[in-house]
Amino acid sequence: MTSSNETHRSGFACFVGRPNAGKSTLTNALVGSKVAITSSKPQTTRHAIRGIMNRPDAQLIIVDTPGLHRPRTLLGERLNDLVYETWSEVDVVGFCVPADEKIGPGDRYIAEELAKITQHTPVVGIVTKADRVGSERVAEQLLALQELMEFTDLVPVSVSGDYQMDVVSDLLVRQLPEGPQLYPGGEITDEPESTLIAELIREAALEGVRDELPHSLAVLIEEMVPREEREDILDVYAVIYVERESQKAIVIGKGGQRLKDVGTQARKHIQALLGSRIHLDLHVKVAKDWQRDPKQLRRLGF
Ligand SMILES: Nc1nc2c(ncn2[C@@H]2O[C@H](COP(=O)(O)OP(=O)(O)OP(=O)(O)O)[C@@H](O)[C@H]2O)c(=O)[nH]1
Repeated sequence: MTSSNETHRSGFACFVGRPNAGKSTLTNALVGSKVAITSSKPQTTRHAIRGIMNRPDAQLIIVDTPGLHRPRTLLGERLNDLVYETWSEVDVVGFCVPADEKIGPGDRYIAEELAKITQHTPVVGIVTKADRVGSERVAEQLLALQELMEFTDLVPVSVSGDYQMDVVSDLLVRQLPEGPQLYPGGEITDEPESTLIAELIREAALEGVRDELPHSLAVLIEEMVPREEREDILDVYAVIYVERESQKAIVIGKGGQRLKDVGTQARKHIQALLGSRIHLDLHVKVAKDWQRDPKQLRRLGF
């Protein structure tokens, strides 16, 4: 490989792929710090959170998009718009397909949409979770992926197996234009803290409720203020919005125990993020059909 030490590249990348394809995990591993929210449950990443990978020869700003899906509600449409917008803005797209799941209609749908919108954006085909299967299956998956659309490169990778991470990084960097660092070295995300905090609360609130709620839950940070006379404590006031009374009961749990656990879990993660003590004031409110109401969507940050 030829590389000139004088050349510095910088630009934007995003990963696409069906829910659970390993996009957030790959982003976090490349960036080296947990900025996007990962979860074993699909579709937890809603906001475009940028993580920044810094190398001596390049700066890659990774935009984490929500999963693309056939829109059924206004929220679904907004999420998809966000995805298209992101695709047209980045320098390179990484299309992730897990090695241990057959390529299906979901992947084909993404490939079709991608082909429409990113005529001039290079797409790298990435087979994720390579550690979960044998090398033969990985090869098969690479071949199947190749059938979907035009890729600039194809590569298998495993984050947990620390396999080919450098190669993925190189293939993405290669597509960036020459240029200086766009963000100062230390910064890893330019999302406002309140967005990250809301995401952490949402993640905690989703834990353990399986498939019941994912799309019916939104979190709004109403206020974050240092406590009077105790500046080392930050008071965070947040509301978890659900669509129906029945969902409210699920989130709160018997005798309020579940909500208490959610609070404890979220507080732990928020304190780790901010590096300071917080008091979390959590409420659950019903906002009827918030996913279909433009006014409510705006208020909740969509
Ligand atoms: N064994 C193995 N598991 C992985 C690897 N990468 C990701 N996973 C797991 O796959 C699951 C999904 O990963 P995520 O990174 O959350 O997937 P995602 O594509 O961001 O999912 P959404 O946010 O729902 O779109 C998680 O349980 C990860 O721990 C890998 O390289 N090897």
